[in-house]
Amino acid sequence: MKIFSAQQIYDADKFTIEKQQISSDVLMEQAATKLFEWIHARLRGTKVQIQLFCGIGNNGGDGMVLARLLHEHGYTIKVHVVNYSDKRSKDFLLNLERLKEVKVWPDFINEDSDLPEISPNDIVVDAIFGIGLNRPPDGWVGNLIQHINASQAFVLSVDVPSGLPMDRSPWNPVHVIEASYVLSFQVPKLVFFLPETGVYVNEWELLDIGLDTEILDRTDATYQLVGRQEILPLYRPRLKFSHKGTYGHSMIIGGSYGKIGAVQLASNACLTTGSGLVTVFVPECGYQSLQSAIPEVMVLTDEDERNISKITLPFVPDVIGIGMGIGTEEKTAKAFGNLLKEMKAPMVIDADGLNILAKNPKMLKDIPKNSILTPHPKELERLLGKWNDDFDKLEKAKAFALQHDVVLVIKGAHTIILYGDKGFVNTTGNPGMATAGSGDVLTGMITGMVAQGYEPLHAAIFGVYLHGLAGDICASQQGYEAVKASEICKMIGRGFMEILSPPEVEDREKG
Ligand SMILES: NC(=O)C1=CN([C@@H]2O[C@H](COP(=O)(O)OP(=O)(O)OC[C@H]3O[C@@H](n4cnc5c(N)ncnc54)[C@H](OP(=O)(O)O)[C@@H]3O)[C@@H](O)[C@H]2O)[C@H](O)CC1
Ligand SMILES: [K+]
Repeated sequence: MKIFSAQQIYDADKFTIEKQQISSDVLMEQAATKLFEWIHARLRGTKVQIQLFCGIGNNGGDGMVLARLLHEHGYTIKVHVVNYSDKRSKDFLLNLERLKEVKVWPDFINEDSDLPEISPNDIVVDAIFGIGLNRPPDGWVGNLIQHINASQAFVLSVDVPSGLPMDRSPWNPVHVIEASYVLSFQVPKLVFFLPETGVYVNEWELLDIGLDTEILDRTDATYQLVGRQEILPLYRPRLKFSHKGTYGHSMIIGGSYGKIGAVQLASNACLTTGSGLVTVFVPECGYQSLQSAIPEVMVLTDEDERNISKITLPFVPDVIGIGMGIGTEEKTAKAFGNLLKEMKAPMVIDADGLNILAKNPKMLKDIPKNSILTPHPKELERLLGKWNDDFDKLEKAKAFALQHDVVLVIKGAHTIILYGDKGFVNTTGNPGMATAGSGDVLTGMITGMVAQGYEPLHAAIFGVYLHGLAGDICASQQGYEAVKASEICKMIGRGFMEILSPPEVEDREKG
């Protein structure tokens, strides 16, 4: 699903109004009716007080229409206009009048007003600012936002949490609504998925407000949200007349004394994801444990007992996954550097492999084209240097991926895969997966997908989705805390099955 910028949303708005020959207030009515229907379906007339805080632009206009619809259906409401500017929008004014016509009189909150009382049992509708926010809210508006956040009431934000800009981090982190739920119009917004801004969005859901499908289809979005719909077409079915050679020979290189488990997890995941053959290359000390832990995996060893010091490959693997538990010793870095020069096929590079690259930037030019790098935020910072905010991070990361012709997988609550000038935002996974070895499993999985012939970008997108899904299945069975990397690995098969035939009620794309 495409993620639009604010400008693209305004363009789609304008196009819809012109093509469907409707006036803008009709579109607003449509949007707010969807809001009302959502609320009404859940509350069914419950006698709870709903306090609506409405700005003076179109986000506030949506709030005005919603207030009228709630009033007409017998709900107890209080409407506050947050009077932060004299530049009231046309459709806000129109709907303010319509609200008065049904005898609802909003109170106007200005700089000098007392803050209204909000009970924890109230429902707050937040329609102060939408996607039009373009500068810091005034101090008094920020205070009102803090007051709402402190109320403990359920806060339902219209379109976006007020105070959250669409293209940067907030100016003041406490002057943003902490939404319990966001009902967002038509398309997801990138800020919902980034660590600094996603924290204001507890849960979100999209409402189809009827923007014209022609413009939605033809708009080229930089970022896409990846759900099952996007994953299914990438799947490469196993063929009846195939053999293990059809699905590639992967090589997993890593480990050092005390960190052989990382290689075990990665190679097991690689195999479980479907790689035809898997050979690992580890320091001598890893031989026994690997041979006895995973009989399906072949083991080659370095001449060094404790660290990788010289990588010699008796065959040319289809893909190499490298870096887990490998350490950053000089001899290891040198062996890795030589391998980079030798290999033509894409590699999947993780953990200390990335740290070695960060310490030796000259090696970057030797990374085989289309390789996949899987940094967590700290490793990414070592590669890119510091960034100002999440948006700056994405720009720097995109430039890095373009410059080195690699697929960059930025791991996080919503892992983002960057390639060329495009980004893919993952929707699966859960906090239980922040656990030792989870990244090793991912590296093995992506390696296994490349081995089977998935293009590197597709291998990364699919692998990340499947990894999150396997983790979600684990968490649904035993809770977040007990999720372990080896358990994620065990659920890879179930993950595939869920992608191919989903459970009846599917809501994985919700926040
Ligand atoms: N297609 C859709 O998705 C539809 C969305 N709708 C709703 O419309 C809003 C966007 O409405 P808009 O009027 O453009 O913007 P806001 O309501 O967010 O803000 C109103 C104006 O406030 C000014 N502004 C910006 N920042 C500040 C600030 N910090 N302090 C004071 N004022 C500020 C700005 O105007 P300026 O000219 O002063 O810069 C804003 O324009 C969208 O989110 C949806 O809720 C439609 O209802 C239906 C279609
Ligand atoms: K809002």
